Amino acid sequence: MSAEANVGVVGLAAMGASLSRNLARHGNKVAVFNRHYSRTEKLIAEHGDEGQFFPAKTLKEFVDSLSKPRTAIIMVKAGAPTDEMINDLADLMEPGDIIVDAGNSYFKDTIKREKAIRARGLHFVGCGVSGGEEGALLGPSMMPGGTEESWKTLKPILESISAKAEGEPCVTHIGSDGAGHFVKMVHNGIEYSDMQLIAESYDLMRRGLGMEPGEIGDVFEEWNKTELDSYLIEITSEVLHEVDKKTGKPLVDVIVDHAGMKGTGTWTVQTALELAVPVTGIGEAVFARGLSSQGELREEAQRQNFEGPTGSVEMPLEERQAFVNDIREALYASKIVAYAQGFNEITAAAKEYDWNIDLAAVARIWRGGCIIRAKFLNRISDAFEAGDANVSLLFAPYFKDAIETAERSWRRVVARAVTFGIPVPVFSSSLAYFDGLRSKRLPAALIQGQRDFFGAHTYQRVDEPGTFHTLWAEPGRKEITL
Ligand SMILES: NC(=O)C1=CN([C@@H]2O[C@H](COP(=O)(O)OP(=O)(O)OC[C@H]3O[C@@H](n4cnc5c(N)ncnc54)[C@H](OP(=O)(O)O)[C@@H]3O)[C@@H](O)[C@H]2O)C=CC1
Ligand SMILES: O=C(CO)[C@H](O)[C@H](O)COP(=O)(O)O
Repeated sequence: MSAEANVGVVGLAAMGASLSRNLARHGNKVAVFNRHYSRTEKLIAEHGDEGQFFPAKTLKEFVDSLSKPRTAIIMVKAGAPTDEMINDLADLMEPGDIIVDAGNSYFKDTIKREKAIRARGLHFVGCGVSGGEEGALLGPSMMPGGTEESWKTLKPILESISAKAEGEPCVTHIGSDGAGHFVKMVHNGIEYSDMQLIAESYDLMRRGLGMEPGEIGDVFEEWNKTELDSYLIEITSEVLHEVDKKTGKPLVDVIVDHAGMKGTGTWTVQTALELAVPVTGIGEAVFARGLSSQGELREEAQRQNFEGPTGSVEMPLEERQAFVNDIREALYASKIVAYAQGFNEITAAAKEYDWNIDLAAVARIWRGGCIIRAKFLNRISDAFEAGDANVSLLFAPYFKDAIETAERSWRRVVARAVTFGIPVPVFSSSLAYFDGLRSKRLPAALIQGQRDFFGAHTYQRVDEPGTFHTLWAEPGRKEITL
């Protein structure tokens, strides 16, 4: 086999097949390999005429068909299969070659893999890819980590296939080792929060106001012409307008209400806990999916027939319209909080793992191709570029103004949802985060007092420096300095 292909893809399921076609369509010579050859045959039979493919039956044949330095992109199931594939490839490749893991790998695994592969003289790049199957084919947003040297080789290849936002490729070198997969993980966390907020908005209109799915779909279509303009709002409208072919009912009414998840949202929250960064909106979104899937618990709760409001309320038309507008404002404010928290997590990780991450560039590459692509990402990148969002996105003048504009609506939505008995965990936790930030004094002082009482954990005073402990068990409860 002659070494002609400038890039190769291993794993030809939904994502890998689309990525290979995208590469071939952009003039790359693409070696392709899949564990079961049937997927390779299918790709070539159905799309072989879209460009130059080099199908391989064995991994050795695949490696031999790549020109040097070889670049192999792995798109297989995350976890053990990815590890296996990396090791098999590394055994066949030579120093200077590049292995790219474009799956949704855990960033700590990427850090370990990069170290192990570097020790063998090869480059290892963990690269987040977002956009689903369609994005992989038509232009994803990509978040590569790894060395600067490997980025030089990858840049023209990845730029050729990435989405373009206002003419700019939606790919940039995020930082060393696991930085790319970390940023993709946070992207997915924000995706969870965004989706849950949209779902809570839907619930308030459906159960609270008794609106039909199609009608709510129209509302989302209108919202997509506002500052909420985004891929997720757009597809929500489509999903809500869809009618089930079998029953003639709205499709959303025949889908089981258990939300699945593959792990990236959970990782975002676990990591945030380790870094001590509150990502409350993302956390609640993960827990909301978890609760939805607790089938037995929910069935038993139904049998318990708890007292309480059932969600539906009567409202005059004008008030209903005003409430729908309040929901839009609350959605925007809570969405800003989710991004602010997500970017804070990236900042904390960059410090912890010594990554030099350009947050404005991250916002720019999320403007196209990825699942959270949205019009307001232009505003986010502007805020980071101007240095206005270094501490929090909420402090950048544009976002401060947006939050202040939405604030009353936001409170009305949370207050009414509580009265209606409709759960809005992300709306309410985002508002609580905002109020927590705004509060001059927090009840944390009382917690410090309690901790000192039962565990001698000490406290600081507002009026003098030092560390103090009250001798709670002794008469007179004298305070001592430590
Ligand atoms: N689907 C999506 O929207 C997105 C997915 N991703 C990530 O991209 C990657 C690929 O996703 P997707 O295309 O959905 O495919 P899957 O995650 O369903 O993985 C299927 C692919 O993995 C291969 N595979 C599984 N086990 C092994 C193994 N032990 N050795 C070798 N190959 C193996 C399969 O080969 P075979 O055909 O032989 O079984 C097949 O090519 C995953 O890491 C996923 O998390 C990232 C962004 C979006
Ligand atoms: O990475 C993605 C998009 O960015 C994938 O679609 C991912 O699978 C979504 O996560 P989950 O399956 O947990 O909802």
